[in-house]
Amino acid sequence: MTVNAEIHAGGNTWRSLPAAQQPEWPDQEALRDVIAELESYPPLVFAGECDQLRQRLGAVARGEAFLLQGGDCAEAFDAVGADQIRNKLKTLLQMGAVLTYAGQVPVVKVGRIAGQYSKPRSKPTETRDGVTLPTYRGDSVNGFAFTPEARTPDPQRLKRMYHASSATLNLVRAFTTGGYADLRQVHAWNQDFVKSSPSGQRYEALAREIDRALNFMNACGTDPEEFKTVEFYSSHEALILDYESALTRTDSRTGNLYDVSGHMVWIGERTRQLDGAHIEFASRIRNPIGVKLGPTTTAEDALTLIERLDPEREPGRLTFITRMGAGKIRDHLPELVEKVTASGAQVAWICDPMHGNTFEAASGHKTRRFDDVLDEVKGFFEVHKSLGTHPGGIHVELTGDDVTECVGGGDEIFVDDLHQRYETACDPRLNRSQSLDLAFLVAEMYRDQ
Ligand SMILES: O=C[C@H](O)[C@H](O)COP(=O)(O)O
Ligand SMILES: C=C(OP(=O)(O)O)C(=O)O
Repeated sequence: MTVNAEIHAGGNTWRSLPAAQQPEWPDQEALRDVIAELESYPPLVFAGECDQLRQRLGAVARGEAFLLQGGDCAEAFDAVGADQIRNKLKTLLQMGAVLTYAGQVPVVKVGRIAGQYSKPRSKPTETRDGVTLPTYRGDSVNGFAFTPEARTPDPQRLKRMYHASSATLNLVRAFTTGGYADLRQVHAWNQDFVKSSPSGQRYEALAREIDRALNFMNACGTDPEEFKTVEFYSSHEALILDYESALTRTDSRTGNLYDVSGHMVWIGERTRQLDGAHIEFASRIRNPIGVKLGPTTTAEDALTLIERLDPEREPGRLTFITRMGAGKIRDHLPELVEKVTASGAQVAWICDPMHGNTFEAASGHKTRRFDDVLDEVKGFFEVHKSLGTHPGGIHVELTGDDVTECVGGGDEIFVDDLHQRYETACDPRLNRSQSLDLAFLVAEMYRDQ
């Protein structure tokens, strides 16, 4: 085996370990063909960009910056359109502007975008009217329609995921570097339905202040080029390991392995088994890694994850994304933060206030209360304040569209409204106005900190 072949094999060491939440592909030969084809495709991101994000996350871990990570619960192939992508980006840019200006902190912007096509599920099957079919696992695996054809896992979908991610990333790069993300566009990002909402009006006032600040800096001779582009990174859950490892490549500069399907990947709550395939895979790649930590996580689990994923204790390498639930975070988070801090590791602590706060409304819709989301973030800030550690950021499921999936918010959505525009393929997302509300409230919390 040549050195390179050995290193590449490093991306496949997970294969001998139990891998949770993998689809049961009916045709293994078809899967092998797809993997071989994916292996021949060009990278979606460059290793150097992953390194740059790792440095930015290092600043988050050191308490010098704040991470805003957000996007769809599950991206869908039929939503790879200019409007949807622009709306999501616009929401994140607006939230970023609010957090930077009102929170007075540099914001690292990372989308749950261009690869977030795979979902871990609580149950392997779904039953409707006495008919049982495989559960929907994301567009990368099967279709949402409740038919045997749609629900049968089809490996050709992994190629569609690659192409959908590629098209999305291409447009995101064009938007973020081609003028759309210019800070002078802060008003333009608000020119639609959201403008008339309470958060849209609050945003408009903030945008005017940003304008004045930019004019002042302009008058002082600051180079206006500096505000024309924005750094924006992609991330998704590294769930389907056949896909992730097919897109794992050796960096010609360093000989290290990178998963070039996205800048940052995370391991979910359901797949973070210490002796499982996902952690093994993540331990082999140099991308910045996130791990979701739910309420059952012990301090020992967290310390072992650090040992496995960040043995060099490199700030920015490992991000712990806690998702405890509003009622649990104040009890469960302190011990984790205390013991990890005492170990000398410098991880970034991020709050996902979505996944511990899901419930089913009487109408059958999965939903979340905006107030619970907010309360979990509050608890996160309180814990970090009491321990003198840094609340490093938020990880949210959101969309730029005017959906009715989560209840509450300044432009209140009621339980009875849920059916109106309930469009998610999996979990409920904050809509644009709720996302802006959250950004303003988090900015206040950050400033108070
Ligand atoms: O997004 C997270 C999970 O995939 C989702 O919460 C699982 O939902 P389920 O419990 O309906 O399977
Ligand atoms: C599945 C997800 O979250 P968790 O692993 O925290 O349940 C997710 O973020 O899409």
